[in-house]
Amino acid sequence: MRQPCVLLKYGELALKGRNKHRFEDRLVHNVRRAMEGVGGPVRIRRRRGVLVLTLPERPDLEAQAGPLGDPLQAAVVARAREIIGVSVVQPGLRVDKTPEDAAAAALDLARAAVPDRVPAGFAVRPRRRSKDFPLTSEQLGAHVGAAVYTELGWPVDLTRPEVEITVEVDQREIFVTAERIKGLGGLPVGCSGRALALLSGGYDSPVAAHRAMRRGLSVDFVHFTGAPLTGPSSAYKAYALARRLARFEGGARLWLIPLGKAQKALATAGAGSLQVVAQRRLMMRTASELARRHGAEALITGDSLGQVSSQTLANLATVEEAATLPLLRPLLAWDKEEIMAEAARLGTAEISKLADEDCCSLLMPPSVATRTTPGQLAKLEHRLGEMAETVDNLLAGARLLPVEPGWEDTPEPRPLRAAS
Ligand SMILES: Nc1ncnc2c1ncn2[C@@H]1O[C@H](COP(=O)(O)OP(=O)(O)OP(=O)(O)O)[C@@H](O)[C@H]1O
Repeated sequence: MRQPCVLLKYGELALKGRNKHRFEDRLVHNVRRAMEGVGGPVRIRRRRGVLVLTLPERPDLEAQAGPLGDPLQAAVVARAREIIGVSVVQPGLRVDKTPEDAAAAALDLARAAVPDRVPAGFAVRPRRRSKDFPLTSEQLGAHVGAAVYTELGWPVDLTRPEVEITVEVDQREIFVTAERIKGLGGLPVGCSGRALALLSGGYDSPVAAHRAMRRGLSVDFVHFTGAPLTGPSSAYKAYALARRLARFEGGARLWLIPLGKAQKALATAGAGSLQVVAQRRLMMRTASELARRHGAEALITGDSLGQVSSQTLANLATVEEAATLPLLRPLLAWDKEEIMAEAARLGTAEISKLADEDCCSLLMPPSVATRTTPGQLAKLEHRLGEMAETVDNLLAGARLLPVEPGWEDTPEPRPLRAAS
């Protein structure tokens, strides 16, 4: 047996206590979804503290391209790097449970990891999850290390090795790897509950949604358009952003809600400098009701304190007062540069930068009130009539789009060695 595999390690800290099984089950579920349509059959095996993805044996490929030349393995690694909850991704080989097979796999993986030179140093890290093996961990490490040293002439460096070969003995097999790729970490999406993110076309809200996912929230999206006063460009943008983010969830839902008429009604009711805050409150009420109907327990926005005039402390409080669910603001204390850098890493920045007709730039007053109170806003809202009816009407116009993960946007699988 010599099977390409990818080991997924997850942070031990989060695994302590009674939550361990819930956490692991959710992670397995998410891994299964992420591997749908990856390009070949991938089997998920659960071992203690590690998930092992095994792929079909490809002796034909090994001959031409070495043990890590399998494009399916590269595609699996690319997706595994985007699964929240996975802290380390290690491509390698699953072999029979003998010291000889482990040493042969280690040699091939070492050659593939650094094919053209002698690295500064290597180390073998042995580990036995099963004690049913003829060698101790130290003996196994020495056996594999001697093979690499003798065959390849690589120097041993146990403290700061350039190449780290892991040899993990399990119940039925041995897993050997020569590469560790950092994963996203965090808690598996879905293990903390469900929330609804208010997704604009800007840079901030997609980053906020992703931060919430990293704490284990499963996230759906709602976007308010200026329709019928604006064209469809902001809806396309919201859909593209939701697709990009759905990769971290294995799928999501996006609701599009036309807000234009209600915005006009607010302006006609004399909102003046309160227009922007009044619109935000309407979004809060509508999103709260939508979330309630679809089982979400909190709302998420990309607000960051003081970033724009609608985000003063007073205005944030006035807007929040209209929400009937907890309002999470993961970016409250982030600087714009930090948000932009994260948006670039996530691949949402390139979508956010596209021009669109945003509902909030409609009916923009010449000046935005920075110190509003809920009382002021309540007076204005009273002129619109029954708020519950306004919200019902807005929800009646909502359109639901199921969002499949946009894997085609994933960068081409690179040689695994180059991934970091
Ligand atoms: N059209 C919209 N649809 C849904 N949510 C919105 C919309 N406009 C704003 N929001 C929500 O309100 C938050 C604050 O929006 P605002 O435009 O004031 O700030 P921003 O810092 O520019 O945010 P972003 O970069 O996310 O647009 C957004 O992060 C988003 O969560």
